[in-house]
Amino acid sequence: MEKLKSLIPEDLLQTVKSSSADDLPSTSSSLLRLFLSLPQFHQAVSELANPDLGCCGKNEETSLDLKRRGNQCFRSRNFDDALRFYSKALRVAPPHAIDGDKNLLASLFLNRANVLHNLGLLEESLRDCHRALRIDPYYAKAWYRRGKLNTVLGNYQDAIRDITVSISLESSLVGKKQLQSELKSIPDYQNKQKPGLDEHHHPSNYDHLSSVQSEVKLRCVSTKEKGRGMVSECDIEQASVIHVEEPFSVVISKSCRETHCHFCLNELPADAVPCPSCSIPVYCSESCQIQSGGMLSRNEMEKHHIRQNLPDDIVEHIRGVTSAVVVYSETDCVQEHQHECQGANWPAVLPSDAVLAGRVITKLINQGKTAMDLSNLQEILDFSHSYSKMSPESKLDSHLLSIALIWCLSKSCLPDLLICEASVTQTIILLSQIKVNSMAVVRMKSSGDYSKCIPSGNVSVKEPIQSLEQIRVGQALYKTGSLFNHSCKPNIHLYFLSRGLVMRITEFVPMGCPLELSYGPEVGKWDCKDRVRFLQEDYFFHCRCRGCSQINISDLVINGYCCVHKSCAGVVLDSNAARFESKKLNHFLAAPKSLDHDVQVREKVHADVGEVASSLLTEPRGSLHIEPGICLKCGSRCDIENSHLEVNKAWNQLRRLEELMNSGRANVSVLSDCLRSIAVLRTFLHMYNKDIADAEDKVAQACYLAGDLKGARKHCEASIKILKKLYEEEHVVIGNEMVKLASIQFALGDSSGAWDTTKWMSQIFSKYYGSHAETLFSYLPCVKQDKL
Ligand SMILES: C[S@@+](CC[C@H](N)C(=O)[O-])C[C@H]1O[C@@H](n2cnc3c(N)ncnc32)[C@H](O)[C@@H]1O
Repeated sequence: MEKLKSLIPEDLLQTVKSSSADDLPSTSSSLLRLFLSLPQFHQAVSELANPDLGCCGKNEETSLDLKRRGNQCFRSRNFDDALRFYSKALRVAPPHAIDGDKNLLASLFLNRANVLHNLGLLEESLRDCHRALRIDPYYAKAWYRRGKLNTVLGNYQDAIRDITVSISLESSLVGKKQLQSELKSIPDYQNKQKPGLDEHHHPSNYDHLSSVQSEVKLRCVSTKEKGRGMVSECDIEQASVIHVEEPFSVVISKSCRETHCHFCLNELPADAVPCPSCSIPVYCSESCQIQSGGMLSRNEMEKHHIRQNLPDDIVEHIRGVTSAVVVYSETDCVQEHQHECQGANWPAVLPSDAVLAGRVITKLINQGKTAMDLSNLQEILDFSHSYSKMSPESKLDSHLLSIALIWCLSKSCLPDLLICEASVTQTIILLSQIKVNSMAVVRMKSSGDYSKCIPSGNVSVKEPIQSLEQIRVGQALYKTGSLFNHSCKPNIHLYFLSRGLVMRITEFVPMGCPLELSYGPEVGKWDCKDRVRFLQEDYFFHCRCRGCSQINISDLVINGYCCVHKSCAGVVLDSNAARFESKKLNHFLAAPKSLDHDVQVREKVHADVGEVASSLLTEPRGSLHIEPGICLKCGSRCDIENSHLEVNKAWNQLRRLEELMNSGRANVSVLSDCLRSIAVLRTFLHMYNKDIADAEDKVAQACYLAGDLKGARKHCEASIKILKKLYEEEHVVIGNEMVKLASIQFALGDSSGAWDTTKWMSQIFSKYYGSHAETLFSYLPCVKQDKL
């Protein structure tokens, strides 16, 4: 990209960087003309679009090498590494490659099944046997292994059938004899057989949204300040689901490519399946693999001719394992990866925004909805965008990306797509729509294992503390979901079931009220000036939501310093925060006075704000100026510069200690250093400053690792106390932190405290996730309270 940018003449560069949406036809055509005449451009894009130069194709040699390494690990009983090598080998194995007299893929699936069996992952192992048999239904060893697994799993009838087939296929007499004795050792519990996995069953982690319904009617309205937005058509009760939606298009985060299913975005099981046509995606099941595209054709699957000399019942079983594939090949698939899986580099190399744009374009072209020059793309998609407000550098990047993407699509999978001014212009707009309308798909991941903390008291402190962490697994476009505007104090909580979006109301919402979610920065998480800056830079609007236009304790204290008088609860702001809060306060006081304005002021301003900033509230109206370095409650002066310096030193110390903890080198002296740093923070910062909450959290972790569970509990509680001031008492962030507290309490043997915490947690999670808490946090005891 940088090399190509350097080839653009200065005047064109400036025109592109300062372009508005109306200028796009002219800037796109000038840049396209220039690039098409440059050999450097052709070289760069052919590296992206030419499968022969790509690294995403299958590679037999690499696969065989990985298989050999897997075999070595297996022989030395290093099953974890063997699993890793076989899984890698599966990803790059070409579908028709042969190793010895066996199909390479089939033998790799069987080898992995062996490893999984040894690791005790029986269902996963069984599934890999199915896969080996689907590729090669005459694979005697795979029938045998499946028979063994079915025996262990108590599926005796299936086991008898599998071993019987393996006997028919076994050529040596000695082998047949051995198998016959295996067969005899299977207990024949015909009537007690557990239901086994049939060949047509391809279990998937994919949560379909069809079972989640919303009864609530919403309406899209147009507003002057925010464009379109959603409002309720009736009163809505707290915790109601107001919207569910499958995505229009999704792409997995690059950082999750190895750990999550490229279709449903759930965590990969040990028996993940690769894309059959390229080496990039991996899926949790065949179902996801097929829905994503990239599937062997029906003809390839039907190539197995039934051998003549086999008994009828054996032939029937063999037909059984292959027919399952045909059932799946007939499903109605989204196939959003299909066009990418031809070995070219671009889907792996271009940024996620561009890959998502490629998926949108291909989907619409395949559905016959858009013209080959994409001229009606904007009309069809109807997403808002703010191209003209983007930074000069982003405008230039989106021009380059669009030209590269159109080129790659037309050269690799959409030969009829026109490389012209219109297609480039529309793709630039599409990228700017993706910027403000796409959503990060996230998951809450747990570290540590709750089950190890229960029953109370017997935890090993070597177990990591239980905590929840949010990870961004993908990026998606939802057509209706993108119509919801932002608020820093949202009334919607949004979460994901697989790729599906679910929105739930967190407070009672009267009819006609705007329904708004947070685009990221929420009150409590960031201070007001950072929120405003982020929304301006990333979403191109100035936020005037209730969180940004009303005084709230969180914004005053989140970065505040404490008063020099220890008995005073007042807050001292630095110059940045003081300027920002003054502006906000004056804006608030100058707002047109409604009948209940004074009541509103009193009601909205939390009692605690009075505690930390009473002087603000005694000012009747008119202009207010918050002076930096002066306590808002008692007016005492504080040396902010010195406080800042001391706080920085304490944080540097805490970061070093965190590194020690992360590398497993925490000890008692680390702990006492942590406590000293916290004491420094508490000397200079306001008692509700977010930094103290973060530091308390780290100290809780250090105490836990050092075996000081009482200390861990105390510091975790201190962190939660601050979070309750910054957010609201029942905010989901508090629930997340309580997971940690409960796990410490369990470890400490404080079961009554632990159950109180889990009850509280459960109340919070049911407000935010309803019955889905059970699916999403199945490892938490709070979601299974009836079993306590
Ligand atoms: C995901 S879209 C929301 C729907 C959009 N209003 C529409 O008309 O399609 C995001 C864009 O909506 C606008 N927006 C969202 N929340 C806003 C708010 N609180 N104030 C002003 N504009 C807002 C901004 O232009 C932002 O880039």
